[in-house]
Amino acid sequence: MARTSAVEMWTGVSTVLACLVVAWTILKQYLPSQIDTYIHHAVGYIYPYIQIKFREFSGERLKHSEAYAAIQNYLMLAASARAKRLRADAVKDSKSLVLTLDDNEEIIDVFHGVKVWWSSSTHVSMKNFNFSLYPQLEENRYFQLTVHRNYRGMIMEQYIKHILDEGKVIAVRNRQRKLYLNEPSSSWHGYRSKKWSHVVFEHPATFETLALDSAKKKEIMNDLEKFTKGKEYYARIGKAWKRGYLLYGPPGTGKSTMVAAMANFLNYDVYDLELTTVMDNSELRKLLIETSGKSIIVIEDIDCSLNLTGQRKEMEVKKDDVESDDTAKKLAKDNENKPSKITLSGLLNFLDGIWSRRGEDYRTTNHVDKLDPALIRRRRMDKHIEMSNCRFEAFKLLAKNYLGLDDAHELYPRVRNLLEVAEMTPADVAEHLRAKSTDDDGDKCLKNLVAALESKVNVTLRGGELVLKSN
Ligand SMILES: Nc1ncnc2c1ncn2[C@@H]1O[C@H](COP(=O)(O)OP(=O)(O)OP(=O)(O)O)[C@@H](O)[C@H]1O
Repeated sequence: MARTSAVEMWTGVSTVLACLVVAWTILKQYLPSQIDTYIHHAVGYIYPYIQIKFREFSGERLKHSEAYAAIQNYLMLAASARAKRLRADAVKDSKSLVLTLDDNEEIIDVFHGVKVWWSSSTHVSMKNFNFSLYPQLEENRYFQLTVHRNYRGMIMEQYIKHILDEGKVIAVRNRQRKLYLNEPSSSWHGYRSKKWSHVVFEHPATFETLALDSAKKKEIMNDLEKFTKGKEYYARIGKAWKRGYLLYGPPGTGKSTMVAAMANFLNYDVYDLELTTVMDNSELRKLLIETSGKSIIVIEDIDCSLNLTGQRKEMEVKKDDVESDDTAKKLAKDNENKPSKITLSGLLNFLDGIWSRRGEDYRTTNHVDKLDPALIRRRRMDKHIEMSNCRFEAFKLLAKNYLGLDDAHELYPRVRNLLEVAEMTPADVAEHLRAKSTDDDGDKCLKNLVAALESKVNVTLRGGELVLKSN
């Protein structure tokens, strides 16, 4: 009985409120605008807070708002720690569900000692105004920021920038990273055409697992860190915010593994650019324009991809040999047969940052001596990293990774001596250690490695000393 009367009472209250809203809307049309302004001032006097709404979809074409996404990420930590009611949203490109405030839930944030209130609500409206028995409703969520009007300037100038920046950083940390591969230009046209296809980037390599001299590793990590924090510096000196690395060394020394470790360290996407399928400079430009920031562009085996040095030499030959018809014809024919017509200057333009977006680019090569000097000048390749055969320090890390060996093993001195003379790549060493299938056959793996190393060198006794000589 009491329950029924409460329901009746609330029904009555809501009817009165609805009437008031309707009456106010009608009255407002007939009130002089000055009175309307007075009322607003009076409300402003009694209620000294300002409110700002950030809608999920904005603009005429209802685009997903970047500000909303950044605020959602920014509030995620505070919401999951303090809010009582949360909503879990699947957000595009995010590794996991994003927890956010549920409707009509509120949390407090404090910025430089100033308290602000965040709440989340949903605005429901008719999708179109056609009369229909089944009108379609459209939901648009929004976050509302409430703050005392005394702090208006600080909030507008600093706080909003702060949450947008922080939110973007969190988004980068949480995003599902991708490995992009360029499509040949024949598939760039038509329905759902694309220049890059992608898969989720899940390479597990990190600097911890990368077998490399520790001082070199530290130097590279510091360099990367400095680069990521250098946005303002690059802007100040008027240089594209990018950095070029040349990784060179024999096959199997870990160049691709290094790129993966760098991508994981920076939390960047990877664009694997296969130059042989890019027909000319214009195609190269179109591909690069479609890459996004926070990415590494890798040109693997640049020495094999294009005969860039050759092209330059041929051009020089052409200049000297203009008299010789036969030579000119031969060179023209050679050029026709070449699958890709990317020129040295096209590639250099990219390296100089004319077309490139911010990000990094890496070239890997097994033959540094084959590259044109113009291509690897320090200005274009900021850092040259030599990936070498396996040294003892690198071996110890591989043994730790694959065999779980932390302490020195009795075979270690032998391995150390052998590695100094036997040229073995980390990939080959890893191959022997990877053969471990049960817990106790680590020893067997090490012995196999020693045997393999010994077979690569001559062991001779000189004056009672064991001397190792490379084959
Ligand atoms: N420095 C290293 N640290 C850890 N693992 C390594 C290292 N070098 C090679 N490996 C192992 O060897 C495999 C092959 O190495 P990777 O492909 O990185 O060599 P690469 O120098 O890029 O070779 P290529 O020139 O043939 O492309 C890797 O999958 C990894 O398991």
